[in-house]
Amino acid sequence: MAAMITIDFLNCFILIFLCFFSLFCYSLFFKKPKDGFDLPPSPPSLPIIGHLHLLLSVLPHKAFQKISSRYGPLLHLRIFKVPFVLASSASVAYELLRTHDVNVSSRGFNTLENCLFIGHETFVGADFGDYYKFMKKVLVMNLFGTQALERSRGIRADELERFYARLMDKARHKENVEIGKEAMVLTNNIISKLLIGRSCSEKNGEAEKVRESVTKTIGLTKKLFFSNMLGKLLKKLGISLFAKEIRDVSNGFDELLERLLRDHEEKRQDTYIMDILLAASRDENADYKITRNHIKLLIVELFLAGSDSAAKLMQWAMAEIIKKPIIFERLRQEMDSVVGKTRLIQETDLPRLPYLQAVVKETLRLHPPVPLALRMFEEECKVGSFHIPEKITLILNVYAVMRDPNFWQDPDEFKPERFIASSSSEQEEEREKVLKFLPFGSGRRGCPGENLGYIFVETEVGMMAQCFDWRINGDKTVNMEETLEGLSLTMAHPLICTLLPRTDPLSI
Ligand code: HEM
Repeated sequence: MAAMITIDFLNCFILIFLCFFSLFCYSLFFKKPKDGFDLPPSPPSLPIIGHLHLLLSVLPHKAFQKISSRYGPLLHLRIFKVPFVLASSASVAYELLRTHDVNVSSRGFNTLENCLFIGHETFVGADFGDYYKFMKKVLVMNLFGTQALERSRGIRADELERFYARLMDKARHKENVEIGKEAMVLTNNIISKLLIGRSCSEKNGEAEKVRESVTKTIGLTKKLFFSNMLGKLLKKLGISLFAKEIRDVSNGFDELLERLLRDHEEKRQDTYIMDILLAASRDENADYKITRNHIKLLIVELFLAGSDSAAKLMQWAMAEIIKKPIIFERLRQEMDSVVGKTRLIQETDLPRLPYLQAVVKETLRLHPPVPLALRMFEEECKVGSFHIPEKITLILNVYAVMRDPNFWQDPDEFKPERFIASSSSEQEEEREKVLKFLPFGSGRRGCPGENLGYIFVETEVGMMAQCFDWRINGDKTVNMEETLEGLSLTMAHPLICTLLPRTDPLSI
């Protein structure tokens, strides 16, 4: 009996000791921050690599969506030892991009030596400081603002006609049309004309080289993201991840840009973005002294950001409407009644084409070309009831927010009507303190090309629906499977069609 009591006492003692020891370890390793709030929840992770497997999955935006629907809209994850925050709901998006907009107005990209695409010197990666503000002002005045868009309308109208003529030629010769590729030629030509005053030449392979470099660079964005996240960790180990691959593509762009800069320096015009930037770099009284390198970086970024997203979106939009003849027919009726059959759609028609606008918005909701927006928390803060440490990367899962069943009825269905019913949706969102439609991000670092993006896609989709009948090749079905090219949402199976002219407004 005495022995039993001793053993029980010993067990109790060990148990109590273990409890205290665990508490000690917990407080040592999971210390609450000084404001007394916890970090956001962290779902179970794998030893050593943490949550790396989620990012390495074929569709990380979906892997993140799944984990958020299980563990909550604000999560604390890690790749190896490097932590990041994942946000996935409309109300968290509102809190981040409204209440904490200034604090998340930088992306925290590290610089990769001799590389054109990443780092503080780029516009997309610049901290929200003097350089960024100066460039943004130049871009709004000369490219993105309402007046600049009006001035460049003629360039886009010409390119729309050339696009129409190319499609008509293919239709007459009964050739296959790969919509994504054709759209890329179009957006690339427009961006090129806006930036340097001419399309890249098809004759000497220059245009193909630019399109190839754009596609390769977009394909590299996931690798750029990794080298950025793991930069410091890998540097300590002497590893430079993907550096050669990234530099090879960067060098290809560099050669082309050097040539262009020399041409424009000789001509000294002040018409196109490249000339305006060169003039700003010479201006002794400018608010910020930009360098030749800044100009190169910005031109590459605008090529990348401008041509790829809009081209991908056009492909998704056409896939959705070809798949649903009722929607296609309703769109065509609207086009016929507003535009008619004797001319091509013009940008000034767009305000009178609400169904076309709704089709494009619904495409953006279901297939956002940029499904994950990347930011960084500059300072520590409190989001909801959670503590967020300083200098931590934020991934905003735009894809998950726009398919959230708490805010969207039938979230996975393509229903353009939803955007017609709620015309004042922005005000509603403001009242409800949610941001549920954010394909262009939002706040200070939201996409500055939003209006241009809408114009591209609405005019082109409108023209394609108005002027041609579309037939799917192969087994006659549209395959909507997704894939990611880098971090850009793409159709896994390119949409290839044959087309029949329906009207010929330009009498070609
Ligand atoms: C349909 C087309 C487009 C979509 C869906 C799109 C989407 C986005 C998204 C989600 C971001 C990140 C926003 C954030 O962090 O909150 C972004 C940034 C950006 N986009 Fe777009 N975009 C499109 C078209 C364009 C066009 C046509 C241009 C320029 C010609 C452009 C230039 C940029 C630039 C420069 C940034 C970086 C802004 C910054 O860091 O402040 N985008 N875009």
